[in-house]
Amino acid sequence: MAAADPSMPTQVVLCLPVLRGLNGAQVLLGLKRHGFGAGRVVAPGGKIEPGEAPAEAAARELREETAVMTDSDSLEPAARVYFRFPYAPATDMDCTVFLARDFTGPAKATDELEPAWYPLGHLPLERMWDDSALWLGLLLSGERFDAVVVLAEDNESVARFSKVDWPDSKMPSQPATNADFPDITQ
Ligand SMILES: Nc1[nH]c(=O)nc2c1ncn2[C@H]1C[C@H](O)[C@@H](COP(=O)(O)OP(=O)(O)OP(=O)(O)O)O1
Repeated sequence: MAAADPSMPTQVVLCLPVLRGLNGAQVLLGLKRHGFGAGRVVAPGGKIEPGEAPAEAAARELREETAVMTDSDSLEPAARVYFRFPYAPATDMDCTVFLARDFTGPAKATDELEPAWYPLGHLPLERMWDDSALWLGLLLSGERFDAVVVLAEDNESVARFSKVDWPDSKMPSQPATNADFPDITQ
């Protein structure tokens, strides 16, 4: 496997376990303890390793960060979010977001994340990335889309957000993960 091209956006994943209970649906998020976005509440996730499929990376990151186990084949691709940091271009990321409806094990705190379940109507948006307010609720309400988030000079607030609903997505750069989306685009 060739080494990643440093001029290309980093390929990352997020994995959102969703639980349907008597009191409605909840989603597993967590306080990030280290690394990029530390101090924010985020979805479990991280970088795709060389040779790894996006869904495999999502299942691995979920396990490593929360101890929750899921089969990568059961994950539902739900969105691609292209994070662009014009004032820190080395930080650009192409992110594939998966929903996990089939998983086992209680969520446990790890060195990476302090996980907690949140009702869908009560996401801790004030403690998350600003852009989460623009795309996370849509995704959890059932929309499937590609979106571009352009960060402002502070690399935190949102300068621009645009969403393209599937199946008419015509993203400027086609990610290597297209093959993961056949069901949704039909
Ligand atoms: N604007 C943004 N909004 C958001 O909701 N998530 C973002 C984001 N920009 C980046 N992310 C997410 C995507 C990705 O899952 C994560 C960064 O990847 P990592 O967790 O792998 O970073 P780390 O610096 O912790 O990496 P390691 O050194 O591998 O631990 O941040």
